[in-house]
Amino acid sequence: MTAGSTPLRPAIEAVGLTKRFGAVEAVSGLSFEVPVGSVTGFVGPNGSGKTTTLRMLLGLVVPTGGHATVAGIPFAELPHPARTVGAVLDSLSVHPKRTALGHLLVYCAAIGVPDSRAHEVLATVGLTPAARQKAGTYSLGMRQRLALATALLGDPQILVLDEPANGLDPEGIAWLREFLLAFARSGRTVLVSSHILRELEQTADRLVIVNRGTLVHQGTIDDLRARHSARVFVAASDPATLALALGANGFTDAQVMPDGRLAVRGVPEPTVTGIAESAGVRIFGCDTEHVDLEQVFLAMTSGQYTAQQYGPPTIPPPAQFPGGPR
Ligand SMILES: Nc1ncnc2c1ncn2[C@@H]1O[C@H](COP(=O)(O)OP(=O)(O)OP(=O)(O)O)[C@@H](O)[C@H]1O
Repeated sequence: MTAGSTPLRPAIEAVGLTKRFGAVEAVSGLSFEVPVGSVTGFVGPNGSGKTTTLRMLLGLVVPTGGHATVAGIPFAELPHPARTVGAVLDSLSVHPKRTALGHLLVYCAAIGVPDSRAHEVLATVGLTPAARQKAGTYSLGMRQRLALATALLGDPQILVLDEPANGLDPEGIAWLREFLLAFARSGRTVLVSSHILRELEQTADRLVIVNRGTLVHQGTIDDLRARHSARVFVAASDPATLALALGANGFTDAQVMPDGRLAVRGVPEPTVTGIAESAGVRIFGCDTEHVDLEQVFLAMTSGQYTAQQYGPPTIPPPAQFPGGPR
């Protein structure tokens, strides 16, 4: 931002969003922002309120409390909703006898864009060769691409996608990742949900993590990594002197492990060895812990629909077949 300029409004903003279905509070006072130009991952376990939240953002579910804006205004007040936001929420409902092109032409008429857009979006999602094929013959991956093509018809600034990788093969997932990154690079914005953080790790630059309808974390993926920074395990000739030397350099998170190694957090390996050398401490070995963001996410959201709640699955041994081994 340059001095004196106004900060860019978020592409999407949720403020205290709450939704109750009878006794169930699906979403509880949820506030988050989706900055313009970002791919923001909306992550939470099954049943954590992701779909309900996305539906509230898009005016499909009326909040019990709070409010949301898309491109700075409530969805219901957008003058050209299809030109502002495209969404893929449910599996696409398209008549199996209708061709992909026929389906898109109906939507072109409905949202008031020229028929040429149907051809453009088919090309964008790589479905031109199958344009005149009946949708009923499409594979799941092709149906997902058609759903995305439908969302793109209005050339929207913002895309909202609910678990778009569900049912896609690895090639489809790689294609989707490249597409979303290119969409954001063009200055547009993506909000994409998943219950698997790893699915979004290479796509999203920001994360909104929810659990039981409430916010657990929002920020960049790098923030999350930094907050759970890896430890370096050092086998040293004098761990206590090394700990003191690290402390003198401002690195105070060091602990001697039961195996005698020093565990140091927030300091890269070369810095640790450099400080050890200056302090006259010999290093016999250094290992950097691998931080798995999926594990961090599971720890943040544990307790909901997890194995912990139900205990490990029990599977009875197979029945003996007549004539089988005794
Ligand atoms: N129309 C509804 N009526 C009653 N309860 C609902 C309704 N929609 C959602 N819920 C409940 O609200 C909670 C959140 O559901 P939601 O579908 O928003 O979660 P989610 O994070 O999208 O889950 P998933 O990843 O399984 O799709 C769940 O307990 C669900 O059963």
